[in-house]
Amino acid sequence: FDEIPGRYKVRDLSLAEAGRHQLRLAEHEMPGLMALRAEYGDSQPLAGARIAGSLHMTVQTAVLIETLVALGAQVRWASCNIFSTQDEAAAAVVVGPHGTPEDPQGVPVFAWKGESLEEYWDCTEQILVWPGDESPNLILDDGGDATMLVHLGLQYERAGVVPPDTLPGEPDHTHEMNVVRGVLRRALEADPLRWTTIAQEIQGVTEETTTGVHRLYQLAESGELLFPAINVNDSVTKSKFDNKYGIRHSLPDGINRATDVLMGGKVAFVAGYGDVGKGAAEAFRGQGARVIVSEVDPICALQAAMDGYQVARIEDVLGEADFFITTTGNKDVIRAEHLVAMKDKAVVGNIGHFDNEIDMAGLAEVPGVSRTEIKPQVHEWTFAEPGPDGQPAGRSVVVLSEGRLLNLGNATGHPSFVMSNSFSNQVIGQIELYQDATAAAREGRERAYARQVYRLPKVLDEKVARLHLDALGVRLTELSPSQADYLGVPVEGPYKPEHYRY
Ligand SMILES: NC(=O)c1ccc[n+]([C@@H]2O[C@H](COP(=O)([O-])OP(=O)(O)OC[C@H]3O[C@@H](n4cnc5c(N)ncnc54)[C@H](O)[C@@H]3O)[C@@H](O)[C@H]2O)c1
Ligand SMILES: Nc1nccc2c1ncn2C[C@@H](O)[C@@H](O)C(=O)O
Repeated sequence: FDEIPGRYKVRDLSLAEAGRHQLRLAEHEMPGLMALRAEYGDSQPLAGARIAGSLHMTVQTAVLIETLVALGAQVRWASCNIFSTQDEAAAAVVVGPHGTPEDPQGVPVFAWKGESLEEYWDCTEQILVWPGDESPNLILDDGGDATMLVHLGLQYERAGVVPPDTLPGEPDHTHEMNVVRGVLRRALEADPLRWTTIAQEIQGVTEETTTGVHRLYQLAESGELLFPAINVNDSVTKSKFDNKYGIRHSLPDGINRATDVLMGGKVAFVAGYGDVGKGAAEAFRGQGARVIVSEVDPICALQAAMDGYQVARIEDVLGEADFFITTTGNKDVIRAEHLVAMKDKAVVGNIGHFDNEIDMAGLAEVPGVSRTEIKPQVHEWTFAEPGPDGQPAGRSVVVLSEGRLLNLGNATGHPSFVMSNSFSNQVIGQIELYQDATAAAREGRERAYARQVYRLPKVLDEKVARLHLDALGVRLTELSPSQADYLGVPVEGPYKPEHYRY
């Protein structure tokens, strides 16, 4: 590793030059971010912002980070997944556009591909605990781990409980939650008011993904949300693009890099037909696979059926499907009893945010099971016992990225152009929260944003779309004033009512 405690910890700074070339090419594919740098570069709307970022440390995220810095922010970054860092991107960000590996001039990053859970949570603490007496005043989150750490730390502080003692009714006595408690303990021992201080400084969080947004609404409903939150995921230009078209590109990328198993002519099972499931199913169909979908929601199930997919239960297809992919944001979707009944050499993976969609703990406890590492993030699990329906002893399944999101674990995630849409929403969201906080403080008034979860206004969503049209050669038609009157919309938009579903 290359590390200066408190400043950065990455795999190898000598990768910075290779990373810088990839960042430069990615900028060409991220017109939204580059347009925001041009629009706001002079006014520096994020001057004074101190952003703690917990989001997959990829080449695309590196361009996001350097956009936030170009708008005046100080930033510290960790990945939100132990396998999703691109080490060359992390190195390029630490070195910066004008630094060298010997004299880094960039942004503090604590991330590398293949972190342990202990290392992951240490990195997450590093972005929240700043050197000296500074604290972050914004969080940029993907999945909600950074937001959760602040909330849980404050709960322990307020209860006067120091881990490993646990809060009354504390859930999750998993290994990971015990790791989290270890981080909380160390922070509390160093400063008993650590989490109070951090929570007071933070003016808001922008949340990238469906699962993280789900956790924010739960905090808001229980009245525990400590600061305003912007739901970036549900900007139309994020979830109807990143979640769908991003997956359509990066799921096959992950499967190909991991296994090179032909998809054409095979049977692919996709659990979930939401934004991600739709992209996954289309990707498999594009490769010539026969796709079977499962759903719990009758509307999404009806959509899948009308899109021409068979909709079945996983139990119906265990002996038939060659690929099993979970996309639900739910837990316990593929369980041990499913895995032991699958075809020999079935490929199993998850593209939901967390690794609880496939019961990896249950798999490891199957009597007689053994694990072979084929290559990093590709493991063959062999069953010594015959299966429940006479499946032969010695059969195996191939599990990708240990059940963590495989498009980032076995590949490099979505391409730059689609992430430019998502991250333009992130930058706009960060500016919204920070400008509101600084204006309220300057004018001595209440903030416009309360401790609730908000979505960006449609006019900004449409702005993000506009920033990406030229690159695809789109020539937009203009409404005449009389047409606009006829539709009852402004000539310049917004063009749709809030309830419109795209
Ligand atoms: N890997 C990536 O790059 C990436 C990108 C975007 C989102 N995500 C994550 O993917 C997950 C899904 O995101 P989304 O935006 O599609 O959410 P979504 O809510 O639109 O879709 C999830 C679907 O799964 C269905 N579902 C829930 N439980 C199920 C079960 N047991 N069996 C079958 N279907 C079930 C739901 O009815 C829903 O339609 C989230 O965890 C999100 O954070 C990952
Ligand atoms: N290249 C990339 N860089 C950063 C993050 C990336 C990504 N590809 C997918 N995600 C995850 C996003 O889709 C995130 O928006 C999510 O919803 O999980």
